[in-house]
Amino acid sequence: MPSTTPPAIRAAVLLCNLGTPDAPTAPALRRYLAQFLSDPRVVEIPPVLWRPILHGVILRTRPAKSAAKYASIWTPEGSPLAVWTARQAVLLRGWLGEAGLRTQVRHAMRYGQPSVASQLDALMAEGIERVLVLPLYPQYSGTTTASVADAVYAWARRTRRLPELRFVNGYHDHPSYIAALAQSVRQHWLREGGPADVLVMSFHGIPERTVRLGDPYQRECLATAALLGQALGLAADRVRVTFQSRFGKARWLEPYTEPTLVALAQGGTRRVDVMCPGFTSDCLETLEEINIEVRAAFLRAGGQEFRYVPCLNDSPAWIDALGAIAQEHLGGWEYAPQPTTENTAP
Ligand SMILES: C=CC1=C(C)c2cc3[nH]c(cc4nc(cc5[nH]c(cc1n2)c(C)c5CCC(=O)O)C(CCC(=O)O)=C4C)c(C)c3C=C
Ligand SMILES: [Fe+2]
Ligand SMILES: [Fe+2]
Repeated sequence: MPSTTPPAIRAAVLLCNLGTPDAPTAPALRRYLAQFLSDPRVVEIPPVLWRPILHGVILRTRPAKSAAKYASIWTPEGSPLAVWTARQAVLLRGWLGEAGLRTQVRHAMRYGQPSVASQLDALMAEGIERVLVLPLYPQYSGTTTASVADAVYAWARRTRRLPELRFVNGYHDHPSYIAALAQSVRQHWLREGGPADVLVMSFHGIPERTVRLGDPYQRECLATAALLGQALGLAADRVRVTFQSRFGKARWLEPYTEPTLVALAQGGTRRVDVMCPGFTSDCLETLEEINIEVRAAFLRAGGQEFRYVPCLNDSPAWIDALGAIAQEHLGGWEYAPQPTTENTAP
């Protein structure tokens, strides 16, 4: 009698996102921001100078202000970033299963919960031997992508029996990611009755100095924007690429999002479509900063219609893209059940 038991699942995808506070409260924000802003990948200031500023100033004032912002976008299920990321992991597992790849999928957060270490421990307990780390950042940056790798390596340093590891560094120009973005804009245009005067693509900023030191992030954001503009058939004067979420006093990547939208309104642009292609899930930075604060600034400056395009979230085209990207990197690892004369015999 041939055996029909499928082989055990031995490979996994670990989807990694930034992380988010556990609650929209000042104490939860203080814990989250303390971990996030102590990461030397994120703040490249020598710790002897930075620690007194972080603990003496920022963690005394910012948590309450940020908590109020989080409260304005919190859902009954929790922080949007956490909800979308968990859902993407479930859907990706289903996608890989349907593609015949017997692969576990878990998600982890670089800051907060579930931590990268706890999810790697859980995968080891499940008997996983090979892990593909897939950060949910399409554009590579040392501040985000490399920081995920740091967390994996920190776990590895204190772990006796390691899995085989692979990392996805980015996919800013992957055709399936660009197609998912283009489809989200076309669906938005269908809902809205056509394109606005200008499409603004707002990416999270990073310090200019980080780019000068060799970070490819800005170049990759601009490449994503160019490919998306082409996919949508938009002339260059109908698109603006901007950078948001400046933190601190240093110069960050320009042009900044809010002043650009104010200038557009003042210059007579009445209707804008605004999207955030570098964010794969809606989160504080998209739902509050863009869709509440920047919207208000545009309308105050005389703009008539501010039309926000939701992030990729759980859209089928995005899950297809994640599946295609994972599949390409899983090559040879997936333990797909191979039909053999033994297990296909009647
Ligand atoms: C999409 C890529 C991101 C890059 C690059 C990035 C760099 C970066 N961020 C900060 C500071 C903050 N970012 C904050 C929130 C936040 N950042 C990203 C993504 C990137 N950050 C996301 C998805 C979010 C939202 C998280 C959520 O819970 O919804 C915050 C916290 C919020 C606040 O208090 O305002 C800070 C602070 C720096 C300094 C940086 C690069 C140097
Ligand atoms: Fe950020
Ligand atoms: Fe922000």
